[in-house]
Amino acid sequence: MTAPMVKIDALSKRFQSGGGLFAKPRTMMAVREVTLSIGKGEVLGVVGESGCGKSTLARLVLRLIEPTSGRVTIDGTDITALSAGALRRIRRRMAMVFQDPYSSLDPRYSLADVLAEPLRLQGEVIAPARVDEMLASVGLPAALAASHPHQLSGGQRQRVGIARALALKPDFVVLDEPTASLDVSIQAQIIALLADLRDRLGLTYLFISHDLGLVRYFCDRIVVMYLGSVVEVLPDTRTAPRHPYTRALMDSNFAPDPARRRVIEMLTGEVPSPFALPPGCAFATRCPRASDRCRRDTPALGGDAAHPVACFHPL
Ligand SMILES: Nc1ncnc2c1ncn2[C@@H]1O[C@H](COP(=O)(O)OP(=O)(O)OP(=O)(O)O)[C@@H](O)[C@H]1O
Repeated sequence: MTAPMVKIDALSKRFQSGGGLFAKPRTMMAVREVTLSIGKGEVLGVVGESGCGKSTLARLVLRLIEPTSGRVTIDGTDITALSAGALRRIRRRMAMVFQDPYSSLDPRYSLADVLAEPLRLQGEVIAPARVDEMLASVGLPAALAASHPHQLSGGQRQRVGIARALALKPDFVVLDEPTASLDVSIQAQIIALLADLRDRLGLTYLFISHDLGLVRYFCDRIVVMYLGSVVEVLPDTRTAPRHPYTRALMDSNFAPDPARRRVIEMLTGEVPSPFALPPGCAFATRCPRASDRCRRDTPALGGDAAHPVACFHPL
């Protein structure tokens, strides 16, 4: 890894839900004590099943939501401690691309307006040539500037979402499932565009996905999350997993036999409720290797610093 650009230190987020006159609110840790670094120019992937806390982590890293505890530093600046004004200034350096380009683009505005908005909010005057340049940077013709989001295909809309995210020339971009709502062939084009933009603009990415195959294709290192915690960090895309959960994710992704692709559902045991995690390892209820110790003690992320794993019985 190159020198860290983003440092995430023991970051946690607790959510409360329900509660009323007679019921106590329930609390859960969507992100639990996550510590990670992202090197300059790196593509760090975060993978895990739905509800494991990927999007919450993404939002915390950009301080779109406030952490319950922990810190995020960008090039040495602790963004969790910044005032609103200072945060606004540093936000220019950070951007987010969302899963659903349709809901993140206002249908009432033309693409020229949609693309100019982030600049206008910063008090900048935008020449039409700048909009053409932004469209060209994501492979779209200038002729589309007057179109509205509903006139575009899903892939074109995501290209606009990317151009808009890059409007203020950020150097750190969080990609939250940017291709999840697209067909496979379009997915490949968007990933190629993101790779090209990274090379051309020297971007650093945090790439969130539930698809380990895609993450292995696109990312330099891979963080695997389970129920709010990091259970393994793969140092590259070739290294074999050591956590039984990562192994199961990988088997389900790459098995040529469709029956084996369902291995995640076929893991015996239930996913515990995030509101009532059992003691010990959260994966123990589904893990083929679980022992009494796993049901009693919580394994810390540790071992090899370049390839840490949170497991008492790693592969
Ligand atoms: N604002 C909120 N209030 C209460 N609970 C929340 C809130 N946002 C997320 N959660 C809960 O936190 C947990 C993690 O959610 P999160 O969206 O981060 O997971 P995810 O891995 O991104 O899942 P998905 O891929 O389905 O989006 C889930 O159990 C979710 O229900």
